Amino acid sequence: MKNCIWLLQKSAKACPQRLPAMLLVTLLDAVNAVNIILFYKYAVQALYQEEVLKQMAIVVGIYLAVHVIHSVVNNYLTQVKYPVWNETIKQSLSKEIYEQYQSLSADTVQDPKFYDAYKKALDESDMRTEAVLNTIQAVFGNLFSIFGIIAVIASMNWILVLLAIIPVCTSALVNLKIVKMRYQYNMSCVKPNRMVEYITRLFYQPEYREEIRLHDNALLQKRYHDAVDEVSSQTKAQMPKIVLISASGANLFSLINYGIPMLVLGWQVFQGITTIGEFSTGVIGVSNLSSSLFGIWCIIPGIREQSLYIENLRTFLSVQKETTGEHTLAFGMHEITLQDVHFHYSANTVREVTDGISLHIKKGEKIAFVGENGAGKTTLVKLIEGLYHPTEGEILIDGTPIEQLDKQSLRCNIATVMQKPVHYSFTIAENILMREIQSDADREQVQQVLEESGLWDRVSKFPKGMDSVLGKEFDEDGIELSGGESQKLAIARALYENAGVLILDEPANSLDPIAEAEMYERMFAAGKDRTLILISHRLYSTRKADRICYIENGKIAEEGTHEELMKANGKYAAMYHLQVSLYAKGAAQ
Ligand SMILES: Nc1ncnc2c1ncn2[C@@H]1O[C@H](COP(=O)(O)OP(=O)(O)OP(=O)(O)O)[C@@H](O)[C@H]1O
Repeated sequence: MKNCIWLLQKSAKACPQRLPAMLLVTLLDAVNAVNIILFYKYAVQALYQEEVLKQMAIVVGIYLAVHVIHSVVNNYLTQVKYPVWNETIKQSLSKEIYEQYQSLSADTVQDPKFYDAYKKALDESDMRTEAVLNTIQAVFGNLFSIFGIIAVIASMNWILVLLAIIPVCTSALVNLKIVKMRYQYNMSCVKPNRMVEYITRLFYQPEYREEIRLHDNALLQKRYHDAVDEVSSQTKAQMPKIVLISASGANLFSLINYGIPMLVLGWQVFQGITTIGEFSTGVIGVSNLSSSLFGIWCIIPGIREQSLYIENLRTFLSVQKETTGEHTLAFGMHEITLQDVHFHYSANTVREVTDGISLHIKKGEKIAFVGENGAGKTTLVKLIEGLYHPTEGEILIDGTPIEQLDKQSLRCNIATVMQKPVHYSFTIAENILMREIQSDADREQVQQVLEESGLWDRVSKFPKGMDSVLGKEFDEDGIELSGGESQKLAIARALYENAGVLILDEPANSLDPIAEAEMYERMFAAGKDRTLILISHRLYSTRKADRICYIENGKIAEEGTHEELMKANGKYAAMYHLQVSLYAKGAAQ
């Protein structure tokens, strides 16, 4: 109940009209329920009056008037207004979920349990609000009807009230069992259904589509079929029991609900104690009363069921947010200091990914991190970005520990081009601005960063230029970018952010050597007023950096300018010579 009240409060806040309207609907439903059973009683009584037609016209007139008011008002509210209001409430909840998602730490987000919680929470916000509101409406509707009907039939014979209670008790017990079984069934299907959705999604995601076609996708198919089989076997194991118990309960209910009142009232008519009008009212009244009572009984476990689902949503929303500091970072260039930084991912506590790194990056410095795969270069920039926090040691930006910085201002001040840039099925301009174009100045800025990233020549030739949509998912004329173009677009987005620190994590891994050389030229030019951190495997490209850090096993093994490192003739020099000779060999072949 606590959970339902929580959701009702959220609904009332998002859409204040929804709850009063719900009360009005339930009140009118109850009035209409009483109207129906009284109609039978007074219609039959009218047949025995002197002015039959006049009496009948009055009875029918009152019945119809109530019926029409109920029908018009309730249909208008439930069919026209409810869908709009429900959508408002759902949107407000989804917004809260997405905001919560954004505020969680990178560690939380990569936890598989988190995905289950996130998926369940999204499902809940989509369908549960409406279900809870319907439940509450049903509670009030049934309560109002129960009071009205009891007032009518108890005045005829109080035993009728008892007759309505017996079938309800038996069915309520059955229903309690079914709700629990159904919840267990739904929960057992969450994980396999998530796998099915995941694999289905892969088949239409551009970066996976080609990969899947070109390679053996037997594993994907196996995982997909395993998950579908898992859902089927849960269905086979649990559904027959649920259906059997449910059907038996429903039949028993009908038998007791209609059979016994008919026998009792029929016998009373035969004895002359009850009139035919009261017989009709009694049978319909008992049946409606037990339906309303049963409705309430169903709702009690229903509220329990709702409560279990809402608990998922509350659990997700209560996951601890990533802490953020108070200190706002001003726009401009920044210096970054790492003091004996140790870090390991929570998934692998054995391996230190950064193992006591100390480093000072000066304002406007162009620094490159190089080294073998898995050395810890990307992790190092993720620590600087504040996505993860050192397990020991400290990172300071302009002298302030990163934990004391306001997360939003930190992220606005650091623009990153990831190893695998992602783009959205929106226009090219929107992919750069991350909002819709609002003015000509926006267009000019988009064009400028596209020129700086080297993509403008290509974009300007598209029929719709920067308004071309990426991908064919929503536009059959959509543009498919090559890997290198995609990286250039990501660079344009990062340049547009105009942050004081620009991080490029292997920005050239999809570029040909000429494009790569051009790109680095552009980056050093665009980054002249920025602190620039580069990660690259191609040492030829990073040699113009002010400083190069050769990272090995989470430590800075060598550090200096290209010339200094070459002179030292260590690991960097060995790797550089190897790359040059391989490149020369490749060119000769
Ligand atoms: N999210 C994560 N959870 C657990 N371990 C991770 C995670 N990300 C990276 N690692 C591990 O941390 C180590 C360092 O990875 P990182 O991506 O920082 O290396 P890198 O030097 O950038 O490698 P590459 O040159 O191949 O991109 C690797 O062993 C990797 O498996």
